Amino acid sequence: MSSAVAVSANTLKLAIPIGAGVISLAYLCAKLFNNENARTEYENEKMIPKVSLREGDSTHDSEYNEDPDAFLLKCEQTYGPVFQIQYLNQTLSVVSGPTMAREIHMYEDLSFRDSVEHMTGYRAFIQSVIKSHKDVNTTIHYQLIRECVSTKLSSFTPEIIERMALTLEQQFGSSEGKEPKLVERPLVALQNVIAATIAQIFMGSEIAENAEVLQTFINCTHDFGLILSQTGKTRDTKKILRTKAQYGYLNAMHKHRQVLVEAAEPIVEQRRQQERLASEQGVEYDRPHDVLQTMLDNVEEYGFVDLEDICGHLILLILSSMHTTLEAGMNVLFYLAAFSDTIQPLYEEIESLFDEQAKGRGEQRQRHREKGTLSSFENTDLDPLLDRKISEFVIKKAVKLDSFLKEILRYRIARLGSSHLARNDVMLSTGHVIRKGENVIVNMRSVHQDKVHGVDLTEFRPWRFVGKNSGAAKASKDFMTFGLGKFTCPGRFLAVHDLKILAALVVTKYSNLVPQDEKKQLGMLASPLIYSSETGLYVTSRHNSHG
Ligand code: HEM
Repeated sequence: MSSAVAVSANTLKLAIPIGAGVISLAYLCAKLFNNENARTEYENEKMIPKVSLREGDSTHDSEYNEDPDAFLLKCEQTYGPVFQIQYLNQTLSVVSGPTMAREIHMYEDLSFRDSVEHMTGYRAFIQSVIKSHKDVNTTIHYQLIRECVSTKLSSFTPEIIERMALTLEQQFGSSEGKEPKLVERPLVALQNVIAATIAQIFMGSEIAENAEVLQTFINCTHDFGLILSQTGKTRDTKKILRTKAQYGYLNAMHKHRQVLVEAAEPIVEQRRQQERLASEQGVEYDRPHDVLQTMLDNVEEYGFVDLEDICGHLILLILSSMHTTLEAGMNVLFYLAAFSDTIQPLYEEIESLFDEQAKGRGEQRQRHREKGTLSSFENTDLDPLLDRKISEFVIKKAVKLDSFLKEILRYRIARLGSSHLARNDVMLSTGHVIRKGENVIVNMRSVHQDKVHGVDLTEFRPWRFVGKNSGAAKASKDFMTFGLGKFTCPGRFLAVHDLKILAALVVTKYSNLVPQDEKKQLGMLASPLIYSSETGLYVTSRHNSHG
């Protein structure tokens, strides 16, 4: 088992929950308010215990921020699975343990979306960029991701690898000789890599090369981040009203949508022409398989109004995917740097899978030669040049890679998260009642440090999940990075696939990653999307043929 060499996990333990917790709470929790009119009396109702304040404190902020894990553990042990704290100027009902956390995700009347809306007013923004599916309970994006991406994920693999490898080289480059190369703005560099990769899947290769479109992917995500983080220390009604106006009728996103429309129009026309031509010639049209094409092919079934509406929905998919994948991608880079003794085992795993892959492909070529079905393999699927390249086979079989990623996602999670707003009174199985209009939040410490995950739960152990047969994309009551239940993130399979390909490309391309400013490294592990805390990254190339 690897141990941390560059950063002690104990130091991390302190850094992560504070940064991630504050950010998550800032936009995912809503202030409790009373709604006496709708009050239902329950015979067996239990009062939610209020956590007592430390002497001299008027809220729980300081005690939580000093050591979130210790504070939450103490609360669980003293008060049981449901308790109330005063944090960020709010009264929060907190539930603990995988079973209670799952329960919160199962009630129709507890809504994650309503909670985010209550805190940020984001719905006005979303509804102003689309013309169809404005119903607050719509599940169209779940359907789209499932049908256009998840069910055919492996067909995207070669182009994801190609696009990511190309943009990694363009954005991060290679070092010469033994001297490492400084990537001054790794966040900006990775933004470009992730934008190009997601654009490839959503809109196809021509559009993924359009610089203006890529900038739009980046800018609209940045603009949306401003809405989500605008709440500051507590819910601010004035700010929310301003947001509703700005993102309703004054929505700057309309210009981002227009960029997509203008880029898509000629491509759509060109594809229609090619399809007509193929039909005239009686040959099968080689249909592009990006999300845009599937949306166009099923426009009536999906109920889209026009290309502008389609591009509006694409903007919403970009917002769900870019920010989250970028943040986790930055984690991948900086965990590799902080826990630098993980790089070599990950590299060796991939090298050994290359050996296995080359052997299998060699045998296939031999069979072709024997049968006389194929003698030259150049530019075919069995081209020997591809024997030692990252592929679906390698990504699927790389168990250390999967474990490394899952451990990052387990470890870095905000200690309080997945806030849900009650649409009606809800009595929990414990007898505690969450009243209509109140928020309940999950104690993720108790979920992601549950004993089911083994020992040393407060430490980063990259190989924790090896042999556990529980992939990084699998949502469960003890792994809630992607939510749980009916609304579990539909993009998790793509996200995990992209992140594993990113990590595989990085460890085969570079033998070492070192942050330019060691002091800022902790911030990059906890909240990597904060520009002011960004630090450069030194990369040392392997100088082999895989990059
Ligand atoms: C590491 C990357 C990602 C993380 C951590 C993440 C996490 C989440 C979480 C926690 C939710 C809320 C689940 C709930 O309601 O309980 C969510 C929803 C969602 N995610 Fe992801 N996600 C990631 C990547 C992606 C990607 C790549 C896509 C698209 C391809 C995507 C699309 C969506 C959509 C469409 C929703 C539903 C939004 C709504 O309509 O309410 N996500 N995600």
